[in-house]
Amino acid sequence: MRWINQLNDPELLNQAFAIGTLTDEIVVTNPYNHQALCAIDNHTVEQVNHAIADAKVAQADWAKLSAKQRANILRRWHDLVLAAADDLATIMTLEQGKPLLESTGEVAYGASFIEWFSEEAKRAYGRHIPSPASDRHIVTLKQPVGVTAGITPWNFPIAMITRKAAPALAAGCAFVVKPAANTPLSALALAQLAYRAGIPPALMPVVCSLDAPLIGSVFTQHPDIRKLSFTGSTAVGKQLMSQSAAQLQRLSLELGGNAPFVVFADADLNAAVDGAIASKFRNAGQTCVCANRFYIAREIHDEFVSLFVAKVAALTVGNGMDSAVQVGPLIDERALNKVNDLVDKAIAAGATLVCGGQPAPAHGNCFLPTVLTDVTPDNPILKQEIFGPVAPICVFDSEQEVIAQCNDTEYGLASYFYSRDINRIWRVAAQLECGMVGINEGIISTELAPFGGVKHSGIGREGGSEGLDEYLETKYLCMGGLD
Ligand SMILES: NC(=O)c1ccc[n+]([C@@H]2O[C@H](COP(=O)([O-])OP(=O)(O)OC[C@H]3O[C@@H](n4cnc5c(N)ncnc54)[C@H](O)[C@@H]3O)[C@@H](O)[C@H]2O)c1
Ligand SMILES: O=C[C@H](O)CS(=O)(=O)O
Repeated sequence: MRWINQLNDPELLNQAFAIGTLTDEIVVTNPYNHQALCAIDNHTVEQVNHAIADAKVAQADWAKLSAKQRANILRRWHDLVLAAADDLATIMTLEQGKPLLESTGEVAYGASFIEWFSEEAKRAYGRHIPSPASDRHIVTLKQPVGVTAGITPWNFPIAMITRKAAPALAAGCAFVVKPAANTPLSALALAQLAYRAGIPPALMPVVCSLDAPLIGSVFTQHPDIRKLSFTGSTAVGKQLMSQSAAQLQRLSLELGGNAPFVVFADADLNAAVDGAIASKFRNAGQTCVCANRFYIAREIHDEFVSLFVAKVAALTVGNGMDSAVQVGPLIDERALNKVNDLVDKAIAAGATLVCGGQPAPAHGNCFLPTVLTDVTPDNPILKQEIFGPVAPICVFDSEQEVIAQCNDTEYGLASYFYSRDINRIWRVAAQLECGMVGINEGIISTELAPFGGVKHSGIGREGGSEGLDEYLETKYLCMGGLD
């Protein structure tokens, strides 16, 4: 707990306790060395139901504010988040593991959604539709959905909350959020800043629980929760979608990915290598839009592998609190063992290990950045989300062959390809079955653009102008009886 007192603003974590202080608690640990950081309340169903009831009351008042009043409060929240960036980054690296530089980047990325939707709040436009008859007017209103709920993952503990909370609050909704039990501290600190900005605590409560399925059941069965926004694995997303049918809730599902990264022979090779490194090893490969499988044109395969491996082997692995570290730990031992198992199975299926391939002996829960070549289309590692610093490389001969391989997956979140042929760029981008395409870019996420996928990668979009509509209902008014 001493580390909390070393923060610039220890009050950000006024809901954290010394381990063993609470009767029923969640112990938050550092994924790098498994050291216990602090304890927080493990909320009960009764507490969650009270939070939803209070949110319903708060939402009625919040929706009465003008869009501009809500926008001003969101702007204040944004400013407070940026002012607390150092503390928020420290908290994130300690509980999630990502390098401090990445945590600092995520704080800014998360804040950008608050800024964006503080502006979009004022653009929830209805329409005045040309009437079919002179005795009536036809208009539409945009109104808030009401009380909404969010369930978020551990890999982006701030941005995955603000990407939901900001549009929800901008639209006039309440937002009850359950963060992952691995990373609740970022959520609690973020909420503390929201309350300081003027967002009523009852409007955006953070519910923390070790029993995620139970909270999911409460959220999906509750008649006052009119929308659920989930970010996480496809398996859980499907389960929640099924559960939510009982209340016919609005849904946003941001799920798993299996992003192909294609380098055509006409690509800028150095740019492609840099983009591949950025996309693959961000957050130690634990992002839904990481390049998950690489397809390199045969003509340039050996040169690409040589340049890529040289950079991979030079990546520094270790404790995210060390400013020199580029690849931090995986979230827990289960994740480390899963990645290790995926690599072993890929090699057993014929892949060649070029570098890495095992946990980093001197660094806790880290896995060495790994490159596999001679990966054939039937290799099991291509069929699932690796969620680790492992780059399986395949070779291809034709454009149609590689597009077919890119699309040969149940997922459809992000895809990437490098080419300098403008005709090929438009041809390939149109044929890829996914929600987002990086063309000569390895990092594409921004608050300005709609983020989301197709097929088993989810439903709906977050960010962009589309993001606000997820929290609005459209009401049609027919005003008749006019002269
Ligand atoms: N598409 C996106 O924007 C996006 C972003 C981040 C992560 N993800 C995906 O999330 C996965 C990794 O994150 P994760 O391990 O936290 O996923 P996860 O599905 O295990 O957990 C996500 C959240 O759901 C909760 N949860 C788990 N089981 C639940 C259940 N039965 N009912 C209700 N809630 C439940 C967890 O506590 C957590 O808060 C990967 O598949 C990744 O691709 C997708
Ligand atoms: O992992 C999932 C996140 O949505 C990735 S990003 O931060 O939005 O690129």
